[in-house]
Amino acid sequence: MLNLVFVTGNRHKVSEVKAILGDTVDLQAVALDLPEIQGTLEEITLEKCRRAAEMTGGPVLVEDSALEMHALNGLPGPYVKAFVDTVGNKGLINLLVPHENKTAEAVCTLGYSSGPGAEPIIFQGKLVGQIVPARGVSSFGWEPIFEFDGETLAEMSREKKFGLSHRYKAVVKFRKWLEFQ
Ligand SMILES: O=c1[nH]c(=O)c2ncn([C@@H]3O[C@H](COP(=O)(O)OP(=O)(O)OP(=O)(O)O)[C@@H](O)[C@H]3O)c2[nH]1
Ligand SMILES: [Mg+2]
Repeated sequence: MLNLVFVTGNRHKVSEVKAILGDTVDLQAVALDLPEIQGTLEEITLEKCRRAAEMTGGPVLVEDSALEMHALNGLPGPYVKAFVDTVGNKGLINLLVPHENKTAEAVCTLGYSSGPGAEPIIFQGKLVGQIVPARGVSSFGWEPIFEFDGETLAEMSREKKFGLSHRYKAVVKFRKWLEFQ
């Protein structure tokens, strides 16, 4: 079984990735907030992954999550964490007040590297939904304001979210790729 270190400062990501990977991988989490450059989703994840491989010396997984509002041409994108931490979900909703189009996509960009010096490989998953007034209780980012198929991510059972999320779609691509290694 592959031993893999998941470097992330976010415990919610760890539970979700562990649930999706199941026992196909021995996943150990290292709680570190890696520096994040400005750039495309791929560039940010590649750099996080290179850094994580150098720090741990072995096979690593990292991810970066973005929230792209269609009416804002993709903003706040990878900078969504700064919005959650400063103006909160209410502030995110307010960005869309002047716009009729409330659609947004959650994007998970996952990076895997077999070790220091090995160029990371990227796997991406997307979930298109609507930004709505908060419903449901969750301490994970923007879950209460992201609605998919009539439910916000905060209202959904964990099993349901873990089976349809942007992260699920990225991790499944990674799991399939692993099968052929
Ligand atoms: O409602 C949510 N459902 C999700 O599925 C989800 N995934 C990420 N996020 C939030 O979006 C920002 C991403 O920033 P981010 O990718 O840099 O994450 P992070 O800094 O927390 O961890 P990491 O970078 O150490 O891995 C952070 O505010 C996360 O809390 C989510 N919110
Ligand atoms: Mg981060």
